[in-house]
Amino acid sequence: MMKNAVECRDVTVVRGEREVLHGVGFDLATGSVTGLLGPSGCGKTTLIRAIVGLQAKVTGDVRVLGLPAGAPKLRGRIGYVTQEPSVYGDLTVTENLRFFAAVLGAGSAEVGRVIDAVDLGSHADVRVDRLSGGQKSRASLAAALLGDPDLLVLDEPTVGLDPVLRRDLWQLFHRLAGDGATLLVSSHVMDEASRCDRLLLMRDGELLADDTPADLLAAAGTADIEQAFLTLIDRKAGAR
Ligand SMILES: Nc1ncnc2c1ncn2[C@@H]1O[C@H](COP(=O)(O)OP(=O)(O)OP(=O)(O)O)[C@@H](O)[C@H]1O
Repeated sequence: MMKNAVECRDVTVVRGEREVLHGVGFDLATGSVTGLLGPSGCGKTTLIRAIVGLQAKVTGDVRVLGLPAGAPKLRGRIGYVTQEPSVYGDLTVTENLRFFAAVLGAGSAEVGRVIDAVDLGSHADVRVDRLSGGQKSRASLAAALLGDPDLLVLDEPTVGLDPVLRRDLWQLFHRLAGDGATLLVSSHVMDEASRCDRLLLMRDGELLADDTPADLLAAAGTADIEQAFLTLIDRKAGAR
């Protein structure tokens, strides 16, 4: 098994006329759950798009499962959930997943498995446009779980979910990691940070920290991730 599922070195991205990522570097260890945290607009989605191979104007090195990001062989090995639901509103949950399973060449037994994994069994036969926001995002997550991807990249998967569902989803993320998958989960909710094995803190297109939650808190001398984030920003400003 590869030590790192993702290796980024000096990754820079230009969007429009502006450089929005400025030389970011980090590794994601195989079988870990990493949180990608930072304020709105700091570049989380751009970094995610670079990893899944969808972002234009990327320089530097992005290697995913030992291959350059975007390599055709990575298709089917990465599950990506965007902030927008990626399922069809006029199909039921089951119909959506049967369709995506057929596209991926995943067996039909997979459909029941992923519906159970995201706890949508009671809504399997409901049209997606009649689901709540949280249920829709779980349907998108189920689609990303088809075919047992080695890397799961989830852009704000817990937005709009109640605390019980959020806890259940984080338990699912850790179960998947325990089975060998690598997860990158973005959030701008700092209280989710403690649920991660490792944290990447971003601000203004730069990585402020790449550490375990415990070491980050210890280094900042606080018990609160939000406070640690502010301390790092102040230290950085002081160092300029
Ligand atoms: N299509 C685009 N053209 C030009 N600039 C863009 C484009 N999309 C995003 N940007 C800019 O790139 C920067 C990073 O955006 P990105 O979507 O990666 O941030 P984010 O951290 O994911 O934000 P959020 O948490 O709100 O989703 C922002 O300053 C944004 O204005």
